Amino acid sequence: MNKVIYMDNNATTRVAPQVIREMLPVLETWYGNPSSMHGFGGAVGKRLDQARKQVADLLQADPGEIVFTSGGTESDNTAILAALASQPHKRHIVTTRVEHPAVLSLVKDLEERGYTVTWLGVDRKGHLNPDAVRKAVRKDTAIVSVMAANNETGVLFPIDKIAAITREKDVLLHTDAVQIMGKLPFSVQDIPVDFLSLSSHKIHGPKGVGALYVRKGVRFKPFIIGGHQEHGRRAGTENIPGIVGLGKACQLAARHLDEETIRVGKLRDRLEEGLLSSIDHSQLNGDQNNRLPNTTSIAFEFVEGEAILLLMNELGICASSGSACTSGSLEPSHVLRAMGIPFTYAHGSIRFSLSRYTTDQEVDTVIRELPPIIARLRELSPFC
Ligand SMILES: Cc1ncc(COP(=O)(O)O)c(C=O)c1O
Ligand code: FES
Repeated sequence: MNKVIYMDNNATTRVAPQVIREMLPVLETWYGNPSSMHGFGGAVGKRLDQARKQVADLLQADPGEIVFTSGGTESDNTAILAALASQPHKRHIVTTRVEHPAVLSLVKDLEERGYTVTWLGVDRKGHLNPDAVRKAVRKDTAIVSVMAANNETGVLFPIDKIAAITREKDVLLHTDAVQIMGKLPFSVQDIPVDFLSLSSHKIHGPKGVGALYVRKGVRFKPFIIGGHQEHGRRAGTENIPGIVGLGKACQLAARHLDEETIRVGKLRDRLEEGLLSSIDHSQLNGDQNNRLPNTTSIAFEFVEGEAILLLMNELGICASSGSACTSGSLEPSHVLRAMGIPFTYAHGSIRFSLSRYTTDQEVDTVIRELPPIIARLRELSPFC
């Protein structure tokens, strides 16, 4: 494979070499079952405990509040379904129109099955007004589920203000923190959410593993039922190599947090300014001043996102478009639609998401290569 310029880190990230080094011994040598009575299994149990502490430390949580799962999707599903199962008399859900499908599709399905849902919208910059949450919450609201940072635009939601409201109203709050983790600090001490989802493969850990934070004292019903693992909160023999990798990834994320916010933020800004200043009819999607430091979503009018991706792909540049064309629909992204981005812009939107491994040279290459690609496509465009 030729060298790639990887700017699709909100989709997934490179596994950090330190994470791989930590995982190898539990694949090669320490293969015991942590539930076994013998010392060989017990030694693996110690690694599980260590990983739980590493995850808890990143969130300033207690290790007992961490449940390992198969990833962000399972964490999101578990939080919402646990809140509904533990309060069967409450059948109202509050969420937003711009959630990841792991929440959006689940809640749509629950709506079809008879739950009532309040879908909160966002403004043109992608902001959510916390007052809308206050207005939406009712006596029969079982859970408010609002993401901390949007995966397509990087826009941050005011989870602190929303948590103050849900506390006051005594309603459970879940936040999908999959994208904010490792990019900006998030402490459950400062922001009293009840449930929080995170995913290993977005923070330079392996795929197929994640965690759900469940605040101490919050009533919980497991989603996956079977054995007694995870203190009865998630059945199934633990994915030990994955969990050990996630633990190490969390430890590294805490160490790299300042760097990710400052160095990666500067690279992202340079990329964004370089593209917006050299390409006419281009605009930023989302609020420039209130978003993740690694993400930029840029709309190029009169061109198709997929066409841009294909031509960038020929040069080894990996990014993503927010459109759903790949899934067989010609609808542009639900996030950009909720923001009211005009059709001609939404279709030509590209998300670049950087990481601690992104280099200055890579940013230079994209700033150099993209303007001629857009110009070429516009020559062919029937809209232009
Ligand atoms: C905001 C958000 N939530 C949830 C997920 C799903 O996480 P996973 O891929 O670990 O299931 C993602 C990943 O795309 C995401 O960006
Ligand atoms: S981006 Fe492909 S049809 Fe809209």
